[in-house]
Amino acid sequence: MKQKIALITGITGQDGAYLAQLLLNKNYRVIGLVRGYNSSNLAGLSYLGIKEQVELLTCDLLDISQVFKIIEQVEPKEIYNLAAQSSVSLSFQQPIGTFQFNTLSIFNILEVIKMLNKNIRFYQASSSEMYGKVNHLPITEDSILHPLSPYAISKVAAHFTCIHYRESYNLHISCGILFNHESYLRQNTFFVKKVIQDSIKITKGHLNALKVGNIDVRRDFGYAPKYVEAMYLMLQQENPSDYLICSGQTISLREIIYYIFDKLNIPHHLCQIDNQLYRPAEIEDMFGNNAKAKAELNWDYDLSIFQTLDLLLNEELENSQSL
Ligand SMILES: C[C@H]1O[C@H](OP(=O)(O)OP(=O)(O)OC[C@H]2O[C@@H](n3cnc4c(=O)[nH]c(N)nc43)[C@H](O)[C@@H]2O)[C@@H](O)[C@@H](O)C1=O
Repeated sequence: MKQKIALITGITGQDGAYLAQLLLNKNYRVIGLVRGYNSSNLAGLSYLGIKEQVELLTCDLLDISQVFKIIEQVEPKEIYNLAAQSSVSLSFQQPIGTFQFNTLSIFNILEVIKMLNKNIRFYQASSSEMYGKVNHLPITEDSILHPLSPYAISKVAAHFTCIHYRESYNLHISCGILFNHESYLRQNTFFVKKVIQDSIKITKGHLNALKVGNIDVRRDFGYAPKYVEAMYLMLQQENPSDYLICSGQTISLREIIYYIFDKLNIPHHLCQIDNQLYRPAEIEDMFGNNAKAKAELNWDYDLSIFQTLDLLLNEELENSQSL
């Protein structure tokens, strides 16, 4: 049987690396698109021991001629679109660049799929941030969208672009609406990774305190290596659809900090609020209902947020000699 080919945009990010590992284990030929090569952006693939097994190609997703050439040449069966400006915080400083990249890249890929091969299956990384100003919990696939950041606005536009191409051209496009999901490979600019890494630095005497922004909000956190399984499952379904991928639980950010501090015997007063880290707008509380993904995809997820934090803390401690 011919080996299946998957193309992953954003392969050097947290989700890209774990998804590449999963697909390699399923005997796919995995081709990743990168903007450019440098050793630091390949760190996640190296950490998972798959740097030599994936094939990397450079591509500017804003240039449709490059996208066309690559898809024509690679002939993928599945495309996983994980490339994005994914920082909500940065999007307040760079709204135009965020919107431009996160929306035009989708149009370019979907136009090429429409022109070249309508049988290619496409996965889009949508985000729980799209729901923003929540008026009813838990969030379901039918909840009203009310984005609260340029990032979230770009993700809403991209999400509806996908729905438009699916409905108008009968393409196999599924959107995974992922809530916050973490792993060892998360960049340290994101909250949970920062809390764990900085807490370990405090125990080693390398940092005096943990400085954070608004920690009185609540979020639904999950474990990224399990979330990428749902992406794969979506593209194996006969019919495409959109799915919430979440743990179904909520926790305040303050609780996360104190849980990690208590594990490492750090006094709570070493958590300090820095007003500079507040965002212009913030989601107060958010958690989702993952029943559709569990029922239709047979996605199995039963980790509590505390089990996830334990996994993350242990892996960080094992790798913390260099901190
Ligand atoms: C679903 C969604 O998930 C991620 O976006 P995010 O939620 O912005 O992720 P984060 O880890 O930066 O913030 C989580 C929360 O933590 C608060 N917070 C407080 N103090 C600090 C702080 O010091 N640093 C950071 N980064 N956050 C802080 C911050 O204000 C926010 O309420 C991306 O994957 C995104 O692509 C995506 O789609």
